[in-house]
Amino acid sequence: MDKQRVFTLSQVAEHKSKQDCWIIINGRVVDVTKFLEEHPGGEEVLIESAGKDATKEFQDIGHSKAAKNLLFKYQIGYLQGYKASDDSELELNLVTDSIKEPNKAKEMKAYVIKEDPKPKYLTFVEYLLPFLAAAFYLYYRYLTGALQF
Ligand code: HEM
Repeated sequence: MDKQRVFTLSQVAEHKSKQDCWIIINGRVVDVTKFLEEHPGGEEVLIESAGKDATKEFQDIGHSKAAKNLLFKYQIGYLQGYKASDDSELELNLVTDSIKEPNKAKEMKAYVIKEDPKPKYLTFVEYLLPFLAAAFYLYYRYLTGALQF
């Protein structure tokens, strides 16, 4: 199904049974009907939240990144008035960005690959520092008389 569909709160509220269970997490409408039996936290908690916004409950449990990823698997749309910035609160950004803007994610990857992997200060450490060390050593030897030009 098209994940970009927009639902109103009352539309979501109609899907509140075990056979048809939608919940809202961070402005995302998620159809968890097929996930009820799989949910490690049990189906009861999901059914209790059916047709409602369960963002707070979802957040309070401290669901893992894997659980957050599952949201997108079961997402069927957005709640009317949803703002993409809302995701930052639930730290969904990392997982959502590639889904919301797949092209941008690709660009980012390409950008990272093209980037010079060596930080600038490495050039200094790698080349200039050994040179300076050698110069100081020779100068020291010269001062102590061990080296004569
Ligand atoms: C679509 C929404 C949800 C998904 C995809 C989901 C997914 C998961 C997953 C994968 C776990 C295993 C632990 C982890 O990876 O974090 C889990 C555990 C759990 N979830 Fe959910 N969950 C959802 C919604 C909820 C809601 C709304 C509640 C509460 C009202 C809830 C309560 C719990 C509890 C109590 C556990 C067990 C935590 C534990 O054993 O420490 N979940 N959930």
